[in-house]
Amino acid sequence: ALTRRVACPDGVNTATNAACCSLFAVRDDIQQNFFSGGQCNAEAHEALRLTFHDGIAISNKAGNVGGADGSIMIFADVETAFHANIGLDEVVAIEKPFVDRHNISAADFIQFAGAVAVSNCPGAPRLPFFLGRKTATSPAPDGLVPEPFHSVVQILDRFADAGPVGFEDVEVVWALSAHTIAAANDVDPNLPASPFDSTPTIFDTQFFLETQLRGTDFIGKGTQPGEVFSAVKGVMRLQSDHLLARDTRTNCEWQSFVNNPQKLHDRFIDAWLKISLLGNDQDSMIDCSEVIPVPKTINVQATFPPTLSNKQVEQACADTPFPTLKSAPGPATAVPPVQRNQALRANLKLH
Ligand code: HEM
Ligand SMILES: [Ca+2]
Repeated sequence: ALTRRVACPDGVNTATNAACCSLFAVRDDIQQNFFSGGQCNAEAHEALRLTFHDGIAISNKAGNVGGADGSIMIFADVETAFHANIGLDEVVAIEKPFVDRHNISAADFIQFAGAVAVSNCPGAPRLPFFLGRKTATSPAPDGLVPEPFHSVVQILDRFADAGPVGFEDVEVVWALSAHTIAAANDVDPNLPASPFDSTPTIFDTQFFLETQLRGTDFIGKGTQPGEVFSAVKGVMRLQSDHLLARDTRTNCEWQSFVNNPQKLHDRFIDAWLKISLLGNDQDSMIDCSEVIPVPKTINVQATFPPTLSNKQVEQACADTPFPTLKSAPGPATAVPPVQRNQALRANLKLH
Protein backbone atom coordinates (compact mmCIF):
# COMPACT_ATOMS: atom_id res chain seq x y z
CA ALA A 1 0.00 0.00 0.00
CA LEU A 2 1.16 3.51 -0.67
CA THR A 3 1.88 5.64 2.36
CA ARG A 4 -0.01 8.91 2.23
CA ARG A 5 2.36 11.86 2.50
CA VAL A 6 1.49 15.23 3.94
CA ALA A 7 2.55 18.51 2.37
CA CYS A 8 4.83 20.44 4.71
CA PRO A 9 4.13 24.12 5.51
CA ASP A 10 7.46 25.02 3.85
CA GLY A 11 5.74 24.41 0.51
CA VAL A 12 8.66 22.32 -0.70
CA ASN A 13 8.80 19.08 1.24
CA THR A 14 6.41 16.26 1.99
CA ALA A 15 6.58 13.89 4.97
CA THR A 16 4.96 10.68 6.18
CA ASN A 17 4.32 12.39 9.50
CA ALA A 18 3.72 16.15 9.83
CA ALA A 19 5.96 16.19 12.92
CA CYS A 20 8.97 15.54 10.66
CA CYS A 21 8.34 18.64 8.55
CA SER A 22 10.30 21.05 10.72
CA LEU A 23 13.41 18.87 10.43
CA PHE A 24 13.99 19.76 6.78
CA ALA A 25 14.94 23.32 7.72
CA VAL A 26 17.16 22.07 10.55
CA ARG A 27 18.88 19.72 8.13
CA ASP A 28 19.46 22.42 5.53
CA ASP A 29 20.77 24.84 8.17
CA ILE A 30 23.32 22.41 9.59
CA GLN A 31 24.43 21.19 6.17
CA GLN A 32 25.14 24.77 5.15
CA ASN A 33 26.36 26.33 8.37
CA PHE A 34 27.82 23.44 10.37
CA PHE A 35 29.11 20.91 7.87
CA SER A 36 30.48 23.37 5.29
CA GLY A 37 27.95 22.45 2.61
CA GLY A 38 27.62 18.76 3.39
CA GLN A 39 31.21 17.73 4.11
CA CYS A 40 32.49 14.76 6.11
CA ASN A 41 34.77 17.19 7.91
CA ALA A 42 36.04 17.47 11.49
CA GLU A 43 32.73 19.03 12.56
CA ALA A 44 30.81 16.05 11.15
CA HIS A 45 33.10 13.70 13.07
CA GLU A 46 32.58 15.63 16.28
CA ALA A 47 28.81 15.60 15.81
CA LEU A 48 28.95 11.81 15.63
CA ARG A 49 31.17 11.54 18.71
CA LEU A 50 28.69 13.68 20.61
CA THR A 51 25.82 11.26 19.86
CA PHE A 52 27.79 8.55 21.62
CA HIS A 53 28.82 10.59 24.64
CA ASP A 54 25.26 11.77 25.27
CA GLY A 55 23.71 8.34 24.68
CA ILE A 56 26.10 6.02 26.53
CA ALA A 57 25.78 7.96 29.80
CA ILE A 58 23.13 5.67 31.27
CA SER A 59 23.61 2.83 33.73
CA ASN A 60 21.43 -0.16 34.44
CA LYS A 61 23.09 -0.48 37.86
CA ALA A 62 22.06 3.12 38.62
CA GLY A 63 18.44 2.72 37.50
CA ASN A 64 18.67 3.75 33.84
CA VAL A 65 18.43 7.49 34.25
CA GLY A 66 19.73 9.56 31.32
CA GLY A 67 20.97 8.25 27.98
CA ALA A 68 20.27 10.21 24.79
CA ASP A 69 18.58 13.05 26.67
CA GLY A 70 20.63 16.09 25.68
CA SER A 71 22.26 16.33 29.10
CA ILE A 72 25.69 16.85 27.56
CA MET A 73 24.39 20.14 26.08
CA ILE A 74 21.86 21.16 28.74
CA PHE A 75 24.37 20.56 31.53
CA ALA A 76 27.43 21.22 29.39
CA ASP A 77 29.30 22.97 32.20
CA VAL A 78 29.20 19.77 34.25
CA GLU A 79 29.58 17.12 31.58
CA THR A 80 32.16 18.66 29.26
CA ALA A 81 34.43 18.93 32.29
CA PHE A 82 34.51 15.11 32.55
CA HIS A 83 37.84 13.77 31.31
CA ALA A 84 36.23 11.37 28.80
CA ASN A 85 34.37 14.29 27.22
CA ILE A 86 37.50 16.32 26.57
CA GLY A 87 37.11 18.58 23.54
CA LEU A 88 33.33 18.20 23.28
CA ASP A 89 32.80 21.69 24.73
CA GLU A 90 33.55 22.91 21.19
CA VAL A 91 30.95 20.91 19.30
CA VAL A 92 28.40 21.68 22.02
CA ALA A 93 29.15 25.39 21.57
CA ILE A 94 28.73 25.02 17.80
CA GLU A 95 25.46 23.07 18.09
CA LYS A 96 23.77 25.16 20.78
CA PRO A 97 22.80 28.10 18.49
CA PHE A 98 21.11 25.69 16.05
CA VAL A 99 18.98 24.27 18.88
CA ASP A 100 18.13 27.80 19.98
CA ARG A 101 16.94 28.89 16.54
CA HIS A 102 14.89 25.81 15.67
CA ASN A 103 11.97 24.17 17.41
CA ILE A 104 13.85 21.01 18.44
CA SER A 105 15.06 19.59 21.75
CA ALA A 106 18.77 19.30 22.54
CA ALA A 107 18.36 15.52 22.85
CA ASP A 108 16.81 15.14 19.39
CA PHE A 109 19.13 17.67 17.80
CA ILE A 110 22.29 15.91 18.95
CA GLN A 111 21.22 12.60 17.40
CA PHE A 112 19.74 14.24 14.30
CA ALA A 113 22.94 16.20 13.63
CA GLY A 114 24.95 13.00 14.06
CA ALA A 115 22.83 11.12 11.52
CA VAL A 116 23.10 13.98 9.01
CA ALA A 117 26.86 14.19 9.70
CA VAL A 118 27.37 10.53 8.84
CA SER A 119 25.37 10.92 5.62
CA ASN A 120 28.06 13.34 4.43
CA CYS A 121 30.71 10.62 4.47
CA PRO A 122 30.91 8.68 1.19
CA GLY A 123 30.29 4.98 1.75
CA ALA A 124 28.24 5.52 4.91
CA PRO A 125 24.93 3.84 5.64
CA ARG A 126 21.87 6.09 5.77
CA LEU A 127 21.22 6.19 9.51
CA PRO A 128 17.67 6.12 10.86
CA PHE A 129 16.38 9.00 12.96
CA PHE A 130 13.50 8.86 15.44
CA LEU A 131 12.04 12.04 16.93
CA GLY A 132 10.73 12.56 20.45
CA ARG A 133 13.43 12.00 23.06
CA LYS A 134 12.96 12.78 26.75
CA THR A 135 14.77 15.86 27.99
CA ALA A 136 17.37 15.58 30.74
CA THR A 137 16.51 16.92 34.17
CA SER A 138 19.99 16.34 35.60
CA PRO A 139 23.53 15.92 34.32
CA ALA A 140 24.92 12.43 33.80
CA PRO A 141 27.29 11.24 36.51
CA ASP A 142 30.99 11.04 35.67
CA GLY A 143 32.56 7.71 34.77
CA LEU A 144 30.05 6.33 32.24
CA VAL A 145 31.93 7.17 29.02
CA PRO A 146 34.67 4.70 28.05
CA GLU A 147 38.24 5.97 27.89
CA PRO A 148 40.95 4.76 25.46
CA PHE A 149 43.14 3.60 28.37
CA HIS A 150 40.41 1.32 29.79
CA SER A 151 40.87 -2.44 29.62
CA VAL A 152 38.72 -4.61 27.33
CA VAL A 153 36.86 -5.94 30.37
CA GLN A 154 36.13 -2.41 31.61
CA ILE A 155 34.85 -1.39 28.17
CA LEU A 156 32.68 -4.47 27.60
CA ASP A 157 31.25 -4.22 31.12
CA ARG A 158 30.43 -0.53 30.65
CA PHE A 159 28.57 -1.20 27.38
CA ALA A 160 26.76 -4.18 28.93
CA ASP A 161 25.53 -1.87 31.69
CA ALA A 162 24.27 0.84 29.29
CA GLY A 163 20.49 0.62 29.55
CA PRO A 164 18.19 -2.19 30.64
CA VAL A 165 19.20 -4.34 27.67
CA GLY A 166 22.85 -3.32 27.35
CA PHE A 167 25.24 -4.17 24.53
CA GLU A 168 26.69 -7.57 23.64
CA ASP A 169 30.44 -7.79 23.09
CA VAL A 170 29.97 -7.93 19.30
CA GLU A 171 27.78 -4.83 19.38
CA VAL A 172 30.67 -2.90 20.91
CA VAL A 173 32.71 -3.80 17.83
CA TRP A 174 29.83 -2.73 15.56
CA ALA A 175 29.60 0.63 17.30
CA LEU A 176 33.33 1.21 16.88
CA SER A 177 32.87 1.34 13.11
CA ALA A 178 32.43 5.05 13.88
CA HIS A 179 36.20 5.31 14.19
CA THR A 180 36.46 4.94 10.39
CA ILE A 181 35.42 8.62 10.22
CA ALA A 182 37.26 9.94 13.23
CA ALA A 183 40.30 11.70 14.58
CA ALA A 184 41.76 12.63 17.94
CA ASN A 185 42.34 16.23 18.97
CA ASP A 186 43.24 15.82 22.60
CA VAL A 187 44.88 12.41 22.99
CA ASP A 188 48.13 14.04 21.89
CA PRO A 189 47.46 17.79 22.10
CA ASN A 190 50.56 18.42 19.96
CA LEU A 191 48.94 16.54 17.07
CA PRO A 192 45.31 17.65 16.75
CA ALA A 193 43.05 16.14 14.05
CA SER A 194 45.05 12.89 13.89
CA PRO A 195 42.83 10.33 12.13
CA PHE A 196 42.15 6.75 13.28
CA ASP A 197 42.51 5.36 9.77
CA SER A 198 44.02 6.51 6.48
CA THR A 199 40.58 7.52 5.12
CA PRO A 200 38.87 9.61 7.84
CA THR A 201 36.43 11.19 5.37
CA ILE A 202 35.27 7.87 3.93
CA PHE A 203 33.07 5.35 5.70
CA ASP A 204 35.03 2.25 4.67
CA THR A 205 36.53 -0.76 6.42
CA GLN A 206 40.12 0.56 6.52
CA PHE A 207 39.88 1.21 10.25
CA PHE A 208 39.37 -2.49 10.97
CA LEU A 209 42.24 -3.45 8.65
CA GLU A 210 44.75 -0.86 9.85
CA THR A 211 44.21 -1.52 13.57
CA GLN A 212 45.11 -5.18 12.94
CA LEU A 213 48.59 -4.31 11.63
CA ARG A 214 51.64 -4.60 13.85
CA GLY A 215 52.27 -1.20 15.41
CA THR A 216 55.71 0.20 14.76
CA ASP A 217 55.82 3.71 16.22
CA PHE A 218 54.00 6.53 17.93
CA ILE A 219 52.93 9.20 15.49
CA GLY A 220 54.12 11.96 17.80
CA LYS A 221 56.91 12.42 20.30
CA GLY A 222 55.85 9.55 22.51
CA THR A 223 53.11 7.81 24.36
CA GLN A 224 50.03 9.54 25.69
CA PRO A 225 47.54 7.79 27.99
CA GLY A 226 45.39 5.59 25.73
CA GLU A 227 47.76 5.77 22.76
CA VAL A 228 49.75 2.82 21.39
CA PHE A 229 52.08 2.21 18.43
CA SER A 230 50.49 2.81 15.04
CA ALA A 231 51.34 1.09 11.75
CA VAL A 232 50.63 4.07 9.51
CA LYS A 233 52.31 7.48 9.63
CA GLY A 234 49.88 10.18 10.70
CA VAL A 235 47.28 7.66 11.89
CA MET A 236 46.74 7.54 15.65
CA ARG A 237 45.94 4.22 17.28
CA LEU A 238 43.97 4.08 20.51
CA GLN A 239 44.88 1.39 23.01
CA SER A 240 41.19 0.46 23.30
CA ASP A 241 40.86 -0.17 19.54
CA HIS A 242 44.15 -2.07 19.53
CA LEU A 243 43.08 -4.34 22.37
CA LEU A 244 39.54 -4.95 21.06
CA ALA A 245 41.07 -6.00 17.71
CA ARG A 246 43.10 -8.64 19.56
CA ASP A 247 41.02 -9.84 22.50
CA THR A 248 39.49 -13.32 22.08
CA ARG A 249 36.03 -11.94 22.92
CA THR A 250 36.06 -9.47 20.04
CA ASN A 251 38.89 -10.24 17.57
CA CYS A 252 36.95 -12.39 15.09
CA GLU A 253 34.09 -9.89 14.95
CA TRP A 254 36.64 -7.12 14.40
CA GLN A 255 38.33 -8.95 11.53
CA SER A 256 34.97 -9.86 9.97
CA PHE A 257 34.44 -6.24 8.96
CA VAL A 258 37.63 -6.05 6.87
CA ASN A 259 36.56 -5.59 3.22
CA ASN A 260 32.91 -6.25 4.12
CA PRO A 261 31.14 -2.91 3.59
CA GLN A 262 27.67 -4.49 3.56
CA LYS A 263 28.17 -5.88 7.04
CA LEU A 264 29.67 -2.56 8.12
CA HIS A 265 26.46 -0.81 7.01
CA ASP A 266 24.03 -3.25 8.54
CA ARG A 267 25.74 -3.52 11.92
CA PHE A 268 26.54 0.15 12.30
CA ILE A 269 22.91 1.05 11.67
CA ASP A 270 21.87 -1.38 14.43
CA ALA A 271 24.48 -0.29 16.96
CA TRP A 272 24.11 3.44 16.35
CA LEU A 273 20.32 3.36 16.41
CA LYS A 274 20.49 1.62 19.77
CA ILE A 275 22.91 4.25 21.14
CA SER A 276 20.76 7.07 19.76
CA LEU A 277 17.68 5.73 21.58
CA LEU A 278 19.23 4.91 24.97
CA GLY A 279 16.91 5.98 27.78
CA ASN A 280 13.97 6.41 25.39
CA ASP A 281 11.08 4.29 24.15
CA GLN A 282 11.29 3.85 20.37
CA ASP A 283 7.61 2.84 20.14
CA SER A 284 6.49 6.25 21.34
CA MET A 285 8.72 8.11 18.87
CA ILE A 286 8.18 9.21 15.28
CA ASP A 287 10.25 7.77 12.45
CA CYS A 288 11.69 10.76 10.56
CA SER A 289 14.47 8.82 8.82
CA GLU A 290 13.29 10.18 5.47
CA VAL A 291 14.84 13.57 6.38
CA ILE A 292 18.36 12.10 6.53
CA PRO A 293 20.20 12.58 3.21
CA VAL A 294 21.18 9.53 1.17
CA PRO A 295 24.98 9.11 1.41
CA LYS A 296 27.17 8.83 -1.69
CA THR A 297 28.09 5.24 -2.45
CA ILE A 298 31.68 4.08 -2.94
CA ASN A 299 33.10 1.02 -4.62
CA VAL A 300 36.47 0.29 -3.07
CA GLN A 301 38.40 -2.74 -1.94
CA ALA A 302 40.12 -2.61 1.43
CA THR A 303 43.85 -2.24 0.79
CA PHE A 304 46.98 -2.27 2.89
CA PRO A 305 48.56 1.18 3.08
CA PRO A 306 51.70 1.63 0.91
CA THR A 307 54.61 -0.71 1.80
CA LEU A 308 52.40 -2.85 4.07
CA SER A 309 50.82 -6.22 3.28
CA ASN A 310 49.42 -9.39 4.84
CA LYS A 311 52.92 -9.89 6.32
CA GLN A 312 52.30 -7.09 8.82
CA VAL A 313 48.96 -8.46 10.03
CA GLU A 314 49.03 -9.35 13.71
CA GLN A 315 46.60 -12.25 13.32
CA ALA A 316 44.32 -12.45 16.33
CA CYS A 317 41.18 -14.31 15.24
CA ALA A 318 41.91 -18.03 15.53
CA ASP A 319 38.92 -19.20 13.46
CA THR A 320 39.38 -17.45 10.13
CA PRO A 321 42.49 -16.28 8.27
CA PHE A 322 42.84 -12.59 7.50
CA PRO A 323 41.58 -11.83 3.98
CA THR A 324 44.26 -11.58 1.29
CA LEU A 325 44.23 -8.01 0.01
CA LYS A 326 46.23 -5.80 -2.30
CA SER A 327 48.59 -3.07 -1.09
CA ALA A 328 48.24 0.54 -2.17
CA PRO A 329 51.12 1.52 -4.49
CA GLY A 330 53.89 3.97 -3.78
CA PRO A 331 56.03 4.97 -0.81
CA ALA A 332 54.69 5.40 2.72
CA THR A 333 53.42 8.96 3.08
CA ALA A 334 51.97 10.50 6.23
CA VAL A 335 48.17 10.69 6.35
CA PRO A 336 47.28 14.39 6.72
CA PRO A 337 45.24 15.82 9.61
CA VAL A 338 41.46 16.19 9.14
CA GLN A 339 40.23 19.57 7.85
CA ARG A 340 38.29 21.78 10.27
CA ASN A 341 35.86 24.62 9.55
CA GLN A 342 38.14 27.44 10.71
CA ALA A 343 35.67 30.23 9.98
CA LEU A 344 32.99 28.65 12.14
CA ARG A 345 35.48 28.16 14.98
CA ALA A 346 36.78 31.70 14.72
CA ASN A 347 33.23 33.08 14.92
CA LEU A 348 32.62 31.20 18.16
CA LYS A 349 36.12 32.05 19.42
CA LEU A 350 37.11 28.36 19.58
CA HIS A 351 40.73 27.39 18.99
C1 HEM B 1 35.46 1.81 23.59
C2 HEM B 1 34.74 2.82 23.21
C3 HEM B 1 35.32 4.12 22.73
C4 HEM B 1 36.43 4.78 23.15
C5 HEM B 1 37.38 4.40 24.26
C6 HEM B 1 36.56 5.95 22.32
C7 HEM B 1 37.56 6.89 22.45
C8 HEM B 1 37.74 7.97 21.59
C9 HEM B 1 38.78 8.96 21.72
C10 HEM B 1 39.85 8.98 22.80
C11 HEM B 1 38.64 9.84 20.71
C12 HEM B 1 39.51 11.07 20.42
C13 HEM B 1 38.92 12.29 21.08
C14 HEM B 1 39.83 13.48 20.90
O1 HEM B 1 40.94 13.47 21.44
O2 HEM B 1 39.45 14.42 20.17
C15 HEM B 1 37.51 9.41 19.94
C16 HEM B 1 37.05 10.04 18.82
C17 HEM B 1 35.87 9.72 18.18
N1 HEM B 1 34.97 8.75 18.57
FE1 HEM B 1 35.29 7.32 19.92
N2 HEM B 1 35.54 5.96 21.42
C18 HEM B 1 34.75 4.88 21.63
C19 HEM B 1 33.59 4.56 20.96
C20 HEM B 1 32.97 5.36 20.04
C21 HEM B 1 31.65 5.15 19.51
C22 HEM B 1 30.74 3.99 19.90
C23 HEM B 1 31.39 6.17 18.64
C24 HEM B 1 30.17 6.48 17.84
C25 HEM B 1 29.17 5.68 17.64
C26 HEM B 1 32.58 6.98 18.59
C27 HEM B 1 32.77 8.05 17.78
C28 HEM B 1 33.91 8.80 17.71
C29 HEM B 1 34.16 9.81 16.69
C30 HEM B 1 33.27 10.11 15.50
C31 HEM B 1 35.39 10.39 17.01
C32 HEM B 1 36.10 11.49 16.23
C33 HEM B 1 35.88 12.85 16.78
C34 HEM B 1 36.68 13.88 16.00
O3 HEM B 1 37.21 13.55 14.93
O4 HEM B 1 36.78 15.02 16.48
N3 HEM B 1 33.51 6.47 19.47
N4 HEM B 1 36.98 8.28 20.50
CA1 LIG C 1 37.77 5.49 6.85
